[in-house]
Amino acid sequence: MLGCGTVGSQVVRLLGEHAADLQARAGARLELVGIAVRDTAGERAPWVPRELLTDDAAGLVARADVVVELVGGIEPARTLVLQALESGATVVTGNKALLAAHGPALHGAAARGGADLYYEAAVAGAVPVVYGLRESLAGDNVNAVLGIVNGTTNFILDEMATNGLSFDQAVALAQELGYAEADPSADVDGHDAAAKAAILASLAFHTRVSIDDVPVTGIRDVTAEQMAQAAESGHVIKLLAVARLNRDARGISVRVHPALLPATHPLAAVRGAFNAVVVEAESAGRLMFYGQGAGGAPTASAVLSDVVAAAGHKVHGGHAPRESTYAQLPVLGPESTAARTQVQIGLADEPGTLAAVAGIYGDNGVSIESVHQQRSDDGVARITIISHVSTEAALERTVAGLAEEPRVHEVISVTRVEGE
Ligand SMILES: NC(=O)C1=CN([C@@H]2O[C@H](COP(=O)(O)OP(=O)(O)OC[C@H]3O[C@@H](n4cnc5c(N)ncnc54)[C@H](OP(=O)(O)O)[C@@H]3O)[C@@H](O)[C@H]2O)C=CC1
Ligand SMILES: N[C@@H](CC=O)C(=O)O
Repeated sequence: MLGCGTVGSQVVRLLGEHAADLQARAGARLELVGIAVRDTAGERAPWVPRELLTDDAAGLVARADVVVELVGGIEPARTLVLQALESGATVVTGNKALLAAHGPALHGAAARGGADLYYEAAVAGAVPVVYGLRESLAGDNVNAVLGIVNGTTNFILDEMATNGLSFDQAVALAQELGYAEADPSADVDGHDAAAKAAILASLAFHTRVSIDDVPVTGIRDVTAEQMAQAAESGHVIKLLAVARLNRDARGISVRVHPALLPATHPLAAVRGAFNAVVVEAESAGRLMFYGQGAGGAPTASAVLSDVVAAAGHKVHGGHAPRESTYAQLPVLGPESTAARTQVQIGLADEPGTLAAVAGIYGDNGVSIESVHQQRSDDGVARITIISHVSTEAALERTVAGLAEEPRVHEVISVTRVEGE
């Protein structure tokens, strides 16, 4: 094992407590031969066998049949995982950042070394969505994947929606409860979700998708007022990872952003720090994977499922599914990515101003689905406009046009609408 932190220490505990069952399920003897950490003298959970601790990670990799990488980040994880795979050792990892940035290199090394790469824990913790896409749905064609794949941001948005907390208050509470880190950027700016979106899209569409292909908007600009307004109109706001097949454009779109969802959508019911992924497949229809997306024991459960599979294959033969990239669909840009969008603007409450706004929409080929105007007492009307499906590029031009229109005081928010 490489790493013995939040997840690694729970893997060690469960490996010890359930050794007999895990070995029986694998049909193989499982022996933990070493645990590489940064600080071998540091405090550890009482069940961690101190005699197995080492700071020589490369030396440990050289003598293991199965390497469980729970260090996180890019280096030294990348070098160690490549070393393991190239020498034929199976790798089990929960490292979404590494997979989303260097997936092709890792799969290439696995192919060269005749090795297997397992990564159930990399997306949505305990929720078996990697297995679901990689194996259960191998006989189907996926049309779309929509997921709440970051528990911290779902907790923050849920607190804002249900308890009226401001963004800052909700982040502070998430930190107090151990969901958010001292620096919450990776979660609140959407980077963690983007890495998971890239992995899900790669699996769903048999295409290499890297984190650099995923446009990201985090949740910093979502306000308690927006959450309350969403509720008034029967919606919730969730940070979604969205990956869609566009048959007409023969490509896929992948993105992460806050989105309005109808309160009746299955993802709207996902509360607190839970994760859920909805997969829409041609024959299976809609499937939903739901559960704990983070935390030591839930994530260790996913790691151990991979360890059991890996050990079974080592002893009895067989392999993890190879990387499937035969479709290699292009990842579409904003000119070919379709979305429905809600735009809120502050507008001079004067004759003709709404017509000017409608003109900007029309000139950019974006069709308006609904308009709601709030009563104004100060001469500035707040208008909420939802458009029919348009391309993201046309919508971006519309928003730019609105921002230049002198009678539009402010573009307050631009939010995607999903799930209707
Ligand atoms: N935490 C969670 O809920 C989830 C985590 N994951 C993923 O699992 C992985 C592990 O996460 P987590 O357990 O939270 O991470 P932690 O930060 O809690 O633990 C990291 C471990 O890696 C060790 N480590 C760091 N650098 C080195 C190094 N250079 N050489 C050897 N060991 C090193 C640390 O050693 P030391 O103890 O000495 O500091 C520590 O034991 C990450 O990829 C993460 O994204 C996935 C899903 C959920
Ligand atoms: N920070 C993540 C957990 C790890 O994947 C989250 O909040 O979901």
